[in-house]
Amino acid sequence: MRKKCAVTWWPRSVDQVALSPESVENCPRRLVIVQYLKPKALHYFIPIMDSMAKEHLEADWSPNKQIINGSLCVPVNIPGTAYNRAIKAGKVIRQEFKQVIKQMKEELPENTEKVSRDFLTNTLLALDENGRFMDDMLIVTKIMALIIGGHETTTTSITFMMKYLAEYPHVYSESKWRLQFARSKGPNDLLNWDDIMKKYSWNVACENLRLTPPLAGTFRNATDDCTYAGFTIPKGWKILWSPYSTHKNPEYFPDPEKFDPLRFEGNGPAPYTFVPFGGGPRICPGREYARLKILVFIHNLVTRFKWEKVIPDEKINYKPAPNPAEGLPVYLKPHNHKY
Ligand code: HEM
Repeated sequence: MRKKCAVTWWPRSVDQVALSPESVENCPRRLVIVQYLKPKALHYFIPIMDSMAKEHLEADWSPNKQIINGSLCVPVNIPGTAYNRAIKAGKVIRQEFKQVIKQMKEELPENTEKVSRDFLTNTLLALDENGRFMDDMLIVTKIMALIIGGHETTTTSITFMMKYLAEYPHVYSESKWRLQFARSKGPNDLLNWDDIMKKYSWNVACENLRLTPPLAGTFRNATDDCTYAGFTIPKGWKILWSPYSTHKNPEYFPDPEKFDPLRFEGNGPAPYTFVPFGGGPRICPGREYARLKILVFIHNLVTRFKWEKVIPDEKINYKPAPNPAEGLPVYLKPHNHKY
C-alpha cells in the first residue's frame, strides 16, 4: 500500500496572530512578520504602493522608449564582476540597517507599551524563548532575507506578466478594458483594496505564476520511509518539490503550455494543483503582499502603456529563477502617444 509522504513542517499557526499589541507581546518572534503581511494590515499600503508605482513609471519609464533590466549574476567573487559589486553593496546596506536599528533603539522610550508597533519596532522588542532580545546583526539578516525573498520573486513575476501580456494582445486588451473601470474614478485618486481585487487581473497574474513560477521549489525532509509515484523515498532524505511539474499536469490544466487566464475563473484549480507560494504551514507568508505589489504595478502599467517585445523569441534562462536572457527589452507605447 502506498504510504503518505511524511515531511517535517516548522509548526506555525498564522491565524492565531491578531493585530493587537497584546498579541504581539505573546507572539513567538518568528511569527512577528506574519501579522504585517496579512490582508487586514496591507489595505493601508495600497495607495502608497500606487503612488510609488506612478512616480517610478513617470520618472524612469516615460522618458524612455526601451526598457531593459537585469538582476541575477554568477557567484564568482572577482573584482569588477557583478557578484563582487553585489557583495560590497550588501555590506553597505547591512551597515545602513545597523545604523537605523541603533537609532531606533536609542529613541525607544522606557515604557514601550504605547509605541507605534511597526515591523521593525516589534522585531526589536520581541524576546526569544530565553527572554533575550534579538542580536542586531540577526535582525539585519532577517530584513535582508525578507527584502530578497520578496523582491526577486515579485519582480520576476512582473517581468513575465509583461512578457505574456505582450505575447497575448487579447489578454492585454481584456485587462486594460476591465482595469479602466477602476481608473474611471479620477486621474488623481489612488487605488484602494476594491480596485485591486478585480478578479480578472489576478487571474492573469495566476496564469503567469502557473506557467512561470518565480521559485523553482523548496526542500522538505522525509520523516519516514514513503513512496511517491512508484519511487521509494527513505527516511531522512531531502525532497525537492517543484511547482513546475505540478502546474503542467494536463489532468488539471488541459493544454498546459497555453496561457489562458480563464482557467482561474469560478472556483479555479483543484486544491494543491496550483502552488506557486508553496503549501501547508510553510506557505509563503508574503503572498498577499506579493499579490498587491504585482497588481498595483501591472494596473499602472496597463492603464498607461502598451508595449512590444524588442526580441520576439528571447531565450529564457533558469538560474534557478526564470530570467529573460536579454532582460526583456520592450518598446513602450504610452496610450496618449501616436506610433
Ligand atoms: C510572486 C511572489 C512570491 C512567490 C512566488 C513566493 C514563493 C514562495 C515559496 C514557494 C516559498 C516556500 C514555501 C514552502 O516551502 O512551502 C516562499 C517562502 C517564503 N516567502 Fe515567498 N514568495 C513570493 C513573495 C514573497 C514576499 C513579497 C515576501 C515578503 C514580503 C515573501 C517572504 C517569504 C518568506 C519569509 C518565506 C519563508 C517562509 C517559511 O520558511 O516559513 N515571499 N515563498
